Amino acid sequence: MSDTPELIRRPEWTALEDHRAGALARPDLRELFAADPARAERYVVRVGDLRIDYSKHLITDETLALLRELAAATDVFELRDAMFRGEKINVTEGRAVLHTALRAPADAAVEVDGENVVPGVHAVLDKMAGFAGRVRSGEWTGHTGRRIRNVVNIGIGGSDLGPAMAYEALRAFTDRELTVRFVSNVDGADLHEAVRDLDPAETLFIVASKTFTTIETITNATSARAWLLDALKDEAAVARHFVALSTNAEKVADFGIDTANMFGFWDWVGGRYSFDSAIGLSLMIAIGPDRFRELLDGFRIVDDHFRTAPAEANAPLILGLLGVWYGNFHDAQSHAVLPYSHYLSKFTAYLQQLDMESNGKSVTRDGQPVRWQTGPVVWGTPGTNGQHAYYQLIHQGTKLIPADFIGFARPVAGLDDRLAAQHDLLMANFFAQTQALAFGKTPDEVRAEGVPEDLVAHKTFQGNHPTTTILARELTPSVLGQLIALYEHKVFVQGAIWNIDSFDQWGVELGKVLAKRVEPALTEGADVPGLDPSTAALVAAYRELKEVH
Ligand SMILES: O=P(O)(O)OC[C@H]1O[C@](O)(CO)[C@@H](O)[C@@H]1O
Repeated sequence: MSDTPELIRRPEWTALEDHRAGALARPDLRELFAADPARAERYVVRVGDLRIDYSKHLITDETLALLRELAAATDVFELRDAMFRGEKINVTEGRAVLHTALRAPADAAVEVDGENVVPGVHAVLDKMAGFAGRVRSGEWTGHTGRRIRNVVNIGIGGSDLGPAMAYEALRAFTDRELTVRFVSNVDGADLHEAVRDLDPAETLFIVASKTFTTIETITNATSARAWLLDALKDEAAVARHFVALSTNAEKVADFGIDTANMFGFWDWVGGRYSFDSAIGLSLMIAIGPDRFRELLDGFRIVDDHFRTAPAEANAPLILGLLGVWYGNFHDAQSHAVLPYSHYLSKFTAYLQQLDMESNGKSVTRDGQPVRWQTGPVVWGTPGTNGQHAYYQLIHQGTKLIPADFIGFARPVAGLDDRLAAQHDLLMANFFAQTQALAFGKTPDEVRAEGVPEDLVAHKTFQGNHPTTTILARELTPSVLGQLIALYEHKVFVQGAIWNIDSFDQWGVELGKVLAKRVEPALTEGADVPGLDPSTAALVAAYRELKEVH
C-alpha cells in the first residue's frame, strides 16, 4: 500500500468539502451571474474548433482554484505525462496506454519498451488507406469479380461503438454508393437484419476484435462466413470477402482469414480507445483516407492542448474537475450528454463505454477499496427528442443531473434549404434548455403570469441545474476527433484523481465465464453443477418455455 494519504483525507479534499458546506452551500446561478456578468465570457475555454462554456456551473473562482489544487495534489499532470511517454500506467494489465500515439505525426517518437511505435502506426494507416482506396475505387472485388458495394463490420464494444458512432456522425462525408452496416449483438437477429437484403458476392465483412476471442464476434463472424459460402460455394471466397482488425494474428489465421488481410494494432491500445487504430477501417472505407486523417488531426489538436495548456485553460482538466465537483461533493450520480445533432445519435452510447468501462471501478490502483464515488452513469439521447421524454425530470425532479449540451452553428452540408433552415429552431431549443435549466422560473414570476396559487408550485422551475455548452461551427471529421479526444482526456483526469485504473475492465469478465458455463444447459439441457437456486430455476423455466407443445 502506498504511503500517500487516502484521497478523502487530503487537505485539498476537505477544503472542497468546507467550501461546499460554506460559501457554496446554496449556490444560485442568478446571483452568480448578477454579481459577475463577465463569467459568461470568463468561463469559456477554446480548443481547436470547440468553444466550451462552463459558466452555468455551480462554481466560483474559488471552487475552480480548489479543484485545481486537488488535481495538483493527485498528480494528474504527472500521470498525463507518463501516459504520453508510454509508461505502463495500466497497472493491473502491465500495459502502456498510448491511444495518443495513434494520431501522433509521422516524425514523432513514442517508445514502448525501447521501441518507437510511431512508424508502425503509420505503416498500418498506410495499409488501411491502400485497402480503403481499392474498395472505394472498385479495384478490390469480391470472389466472383463483382464490385464490393456493402461493408459489414462485425465487432462489439470498442470494436463496434467507435466506428458505428462515427459512421453516423459523418454520414454527410460518406460514399453514398456503399452500404455500411455494423453487427455487434450475438442475437442472430442483428446479423439477419444486416445482411438480409445484401448480395453476398458484393459484401465485404470486416471482423474487428482486438483479442479475436470475443464470443459474440467470433460467433457472428462464423455465421457470416456460412452465409457467404452458402451462396458462393467456394472456401476460397473467404479471402476476398473477409478481413480482420486485431492484435492476434494467430487467432485470425485459425479463423481462416489470410493474415495478409489483417490490419494490426497493439496491446497498448485499449478497446474503448481503439477507434482511431485499424478498428476504424470501416469508417475509413466509408469516408475515405483523407477524411480519416482529418479526424486524426482533430484528435491531435486536443491531445496537444491537454499536454500543454495550463491548468486554468485546460479543457479536459476543467471538465474532469467539474465532474468530480458534482459526483463527489453534490452526490450527483449521473451525467447526461445531450447532442443537438441527429448525426450524433450514437455519441452518448459511445461515451458510455468510454466513461463507464474506464471509471466504473471501486478499488484503487493498488487494490484498496475506494471510499468515494467514482464514475457516473452516463446517459442521454439527441435533443430535441429528450425534451419530450425525460427532460421533465432534469428540470423538476429531485436529482441533480449535470449535463453537456453539444451543438453546431451550421447544419451539415447536403440538406436542402428548407431542412437546413430548421437548424435555427433546433438551436433555439438548445439555448432555451440551458437557460431554463440554469435560471429556472421563480414562484413570483409564475404568479406574475396570473397562474392560480394552487398551480404555482407545479409551474415553478428551481433552476441551478448545471450545464456545459460545447459549440462548434459544424460537425466535420476534425471536430468529431476533437470531441472524442476531449472526453477521452476528461475521463483520464477523473480516473487520475480517483486513483483508479481507468484502462482495465475486469468487471466484464465474470459474466463472460458464467455465460460459457450456462450455455450447455440451454442448448443441450446439460446439468450445470453448482448453479445457484435462482439461476437454476430460471434455466428450467427457459427450457420449459422453449419446448414446442
Ligand atoms: O475487441 P475485442 O477483443 O473483441 O473486445 C471487445 C470489447 O470487449 C471488452 O473487452 C469487454 O466488454 C471491451 O473492453 C472491448 O472493447
